Amino acid sequence: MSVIEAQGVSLTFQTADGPVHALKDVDLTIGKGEFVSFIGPSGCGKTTFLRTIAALETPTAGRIGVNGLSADEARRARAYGYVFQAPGLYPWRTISGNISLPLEIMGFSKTDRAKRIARVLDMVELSGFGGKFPWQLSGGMQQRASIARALAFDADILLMDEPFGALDEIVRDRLNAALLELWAKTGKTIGFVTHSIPEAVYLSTKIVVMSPRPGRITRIIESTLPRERPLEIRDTPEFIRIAQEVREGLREGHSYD
Ligand SMILES: Nc1ncnc2c1ncn2[C@@H]1O[C@H](COP(=O)(O)OP(=O)(O)OP(=O)(O)O)[C@@H](O)[C@H]1O
Repeated sequence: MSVIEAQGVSLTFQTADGPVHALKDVDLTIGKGEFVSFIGPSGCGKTTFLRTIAALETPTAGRIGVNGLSADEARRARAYGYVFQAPGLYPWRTISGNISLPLEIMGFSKTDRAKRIARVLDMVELSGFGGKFPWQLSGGMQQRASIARALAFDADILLMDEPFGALDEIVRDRLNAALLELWAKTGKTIGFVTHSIPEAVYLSTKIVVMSPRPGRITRIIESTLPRERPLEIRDTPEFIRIAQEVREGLREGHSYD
């Protein structure tokens, strides 16, 4: 069953230096429960595409369907949780207070909010940190708090824009494993932007390779790895083969420049 369907999506930004073709003729189907990574060089339209799915940008041509609705209708139906590159937590609110904010805006009752906050803090292994302020937490913990905030209203689709890009490799490994666990537990559909080939291969059921000027999809790789993935899977021949395929896709895209 398809959850996200992009057909002929193009987006051109008009800038002082002329038009920027951030996306050109992007076609993509994402099925329920898939983990889809977007990878490609800077400026190939990864963030723009994720934002277009979430109706934070409007395509200049083509259409995006989400659960049979338009992207904008889906946004109003709260179909998405969105995790930005930087945690973006309000420093004057505690971690619980930050997670609570969208729930307050959406009108959840105080009791319901408390229940949801406890549940998502547990999911990202931050139980006991709800009363702390963001600056009292490490970068990795802040990023987990921002994931908790995106999970709190329990949307079926989670869109994550390079959430672990600023973290060191050990923390990133831990969070990658935790994210896979959460995905297995919740069955959510995940769209994930990354610059890292190993991260894309480790996490995804489908890897979308993109290329710039104009931003477009050059290759879609269906992963043959099992859904259960210990970190050691990264040393297997199958993992290395898929990583090579991604690298080839990236190289292919560059040859158009
Ligand atoms: N609001 C905007 N106005 C004008 N140009 C924009 C805007 N947003 C993005 N762009 C341009 O569109 C292109 C695609 O940008 P986008 O941020 O989607 O790329 P990206 O693949 O996510 O890059 P990165 O990996 O560096 O985050 C770039 O050339 C960028 O400069």
